[in-house]
Amino acid sequence: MSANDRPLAQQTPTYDSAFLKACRREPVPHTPVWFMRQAGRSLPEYLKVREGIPMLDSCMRPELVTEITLQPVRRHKVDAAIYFSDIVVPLKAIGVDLDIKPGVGPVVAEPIRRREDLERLRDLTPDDIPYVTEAIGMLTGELGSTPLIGFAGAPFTLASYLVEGGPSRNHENTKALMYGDPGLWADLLDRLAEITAAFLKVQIEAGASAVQLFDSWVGALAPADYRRSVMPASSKVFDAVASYGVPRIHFGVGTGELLGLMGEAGADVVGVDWRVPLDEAARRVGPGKALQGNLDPAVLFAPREAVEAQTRRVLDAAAGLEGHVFNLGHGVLPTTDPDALTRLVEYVHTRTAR
Ligand SMILES: Cc1c2[nH]c(c1CCC(=O)O)Cc1[nH]c(c(CCC(=O)O)c1C)Cc1[nH]c(c(CCC(=O)O)c1C)Cc1[nH]c(c(C)c1CCC(=O)O)C2
Repeated sequence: MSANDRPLAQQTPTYDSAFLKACRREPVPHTPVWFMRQAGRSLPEYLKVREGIPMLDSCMRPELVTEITLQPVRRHKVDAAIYFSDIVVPLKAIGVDLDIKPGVGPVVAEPIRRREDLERLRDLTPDDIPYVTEAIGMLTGELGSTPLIGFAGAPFTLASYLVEGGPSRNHENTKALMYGDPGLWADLLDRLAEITAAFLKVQIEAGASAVQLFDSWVGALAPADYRRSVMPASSKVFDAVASYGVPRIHFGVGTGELLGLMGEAGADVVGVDWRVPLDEAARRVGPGKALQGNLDPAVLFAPREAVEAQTRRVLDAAAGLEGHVFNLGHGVLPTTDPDALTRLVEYVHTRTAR
């Protein structure tokens, strides 16, 4: 079938990209590569354009967002761009009093712990985030056949920031609410699912070719608790965007015991951290889903030969998979040498060229 005979949805310039093919588990010319947190502090050109501009302000300036999103694509020749924003942007957009503190992360002025606090979580509408639509419009024009990944924080990870009031090692207040007031917890996660779904829809309608739902901290939960207290909300997000037909990626850290459930929640692609080899991850996730991952981001601090050896380990474990998107097992660490990332992209492309 020639490109012009295809349904309209398949005539987008990104449809035949290696990244989207791998997400759809189709044969690829080479294993596609992108990096979580590829835009950001590892790049001198990022530090330069961000100088003096607070993180959340930078997310609301379409020209700046476009420039920062394109920087790693230009420099590293990655196979996909990820929209420059943050998981707390939709919460800020509906009026939650929060900020991103450098070196700390999101900090919420008044944590959400009681039923009346839910009133602060109103619906998100496209009018709340005109800068997202504008930036993605600019980006898809510039990116051509390179896909743009939209993203959002998953309900559990957002809830953890809201309930704790900031980053947390043990999520004690979050778990106290989850176990102590299951009704309020379910309502909180459901609210966050609605907001998250609305945020993803805006990105897809503006032109994002795929979406990733970051449940970064959900690895803190046992499978039974995930299934009962988190999965319904995450499924609601995935179901809400299913009809667009764009690949849905689901990622968390320390989620070895949850990989099957995270796929079941409604993902097309399951992200894996570095703790579980991809062949084992594939057994846990089961058939019908692609995998993304999973080089330990700290490996990039080792000499080139060691990086290549560890990369081969990832690629060998992925050899039998139907769909593999190469990525790190978590975000690029801020002090990573950007040249090591550029070399890694080239190495994966060369090594997997078919
Ligand atoms: C948990 C989480 C957050 N934000 C995000 C997650 C999920 C991904 C993950 O698990 O790492 C997601 C995120 N945040 C950012 C992106 C940009 C796109 C990309 O990946 O290139 C993405 C995908 C920009 C950012 N978000 C943030 C930065 C750093 C702030 C800066 O450059 O001034 C960037 C580039 C701030 C942020 N925001 C958050 C944290 C923990 C931090 C780091 C705090 C710090 O160490 O300073 C919350």
